[in-house]
Amino acid sequence: MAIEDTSVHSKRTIPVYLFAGFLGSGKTTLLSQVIDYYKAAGVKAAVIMNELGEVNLDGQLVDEDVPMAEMLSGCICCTIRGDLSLEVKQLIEEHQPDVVLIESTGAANPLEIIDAVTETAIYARIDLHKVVTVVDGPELLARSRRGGRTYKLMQDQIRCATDLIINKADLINPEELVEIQQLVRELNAYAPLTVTIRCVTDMALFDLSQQAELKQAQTVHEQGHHSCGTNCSHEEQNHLHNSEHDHRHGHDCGHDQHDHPHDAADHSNAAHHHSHEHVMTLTHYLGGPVDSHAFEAVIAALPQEIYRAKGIVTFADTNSRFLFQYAYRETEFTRITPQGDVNDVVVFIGEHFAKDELEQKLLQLEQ
Ligand SMILES: Nc1nc2c(ncn2[C@@H]2O[C@H](COP(=O)(O)OP(=O)(O)OP(=O)(O)O)[C@@H](O)[C@H]2O)c(=O)[nH]1
Repeated sequence: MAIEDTSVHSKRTIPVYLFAGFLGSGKTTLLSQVIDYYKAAGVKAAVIMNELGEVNLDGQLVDEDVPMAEMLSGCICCTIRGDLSLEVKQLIEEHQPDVVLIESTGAANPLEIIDAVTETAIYARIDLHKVVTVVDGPELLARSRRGGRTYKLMQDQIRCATDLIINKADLINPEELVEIQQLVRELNAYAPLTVTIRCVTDMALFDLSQQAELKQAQTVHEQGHHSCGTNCSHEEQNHLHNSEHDHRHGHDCGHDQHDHPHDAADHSNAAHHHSHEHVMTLTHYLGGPVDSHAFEAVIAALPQEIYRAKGIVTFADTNSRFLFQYAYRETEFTRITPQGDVNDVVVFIGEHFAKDELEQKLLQLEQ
């Protein structure tokens, strides 16, 4: 893989890859593979992980020697958006990475993050290279049949991608796959599309020698040849370099279609209606080891409003610690030895669920 001049003080621009996609779609699964790929190629990657909850559990899956900034308890597309520039700048100054990988929360509005990332270019010499959206195939299909705000958010994430991955192909039959591909193509006809199981894909997508690609795509857009995909980042980059510019979301991407002018300073939370305001989280620290059967029973009984949960738990009956993952009724436990001082904690993400009820059940586990 060809890399540009990597001397610390060179005026090189650091490429940024943004990983988008709804909660539980497979972003971290992809990120881990990309990190391994860069490691094998001798490329220094730095990672920014954003979690809605108070703890970064996905970070446990990233090697300790990979420079990483955690942005917790908020979303970089809105509530903690202002911190992103600082984090990117610090990460670059401290570690001089060859590439920065940003994993957004699954509930993030892609256009807002693209905007935030490109704003960062004011403070650090970066270039948003690609927006890779991981689509949860079965979940997209299910949501397309019932509509709603989450489906709209998933659509936005697909529209704004420069590259698309339809993941979880193991959970769909061939007819469903055709339907999913059609759905995705109707939303974004241009981004290269790959179908994967566990995000196993050709890593050429992350080859840094292809850095010019996004810019080329933007030029194509400038010439009026396509309507979305890289359009989003393109518009935002123009926006970034001209804060006086009266920027209108005349296209379909992004947040709740409040087609209003705004400049770089006009990003207060109050001024925006985000498409994931309906998403809520519960972070619960466990007081100690819990019984594995009782814990699994709580997870099995989760209401359908909770579509994602994750955590680190110690089971009294096995005396081991596990990273636990739950996405759309599928649960996985991976035995781990956590890095650093890590609490036993579980995070639940969903829409309008009864927090108190769930908290009571979790407290009972600790008795
Ligand atoms: N069956 C199946 N499960 C998968 C696949 N890819 C990932 N998973 C599982 O789906 C769950 C969520 O995967 P993650 O990579 O953590 O998803 P994410 O998008 O980072 O999730 P958030 O951090 O919540 O946004 C994990 O339990 C994965 O092991 C797949 O192709 N098929």
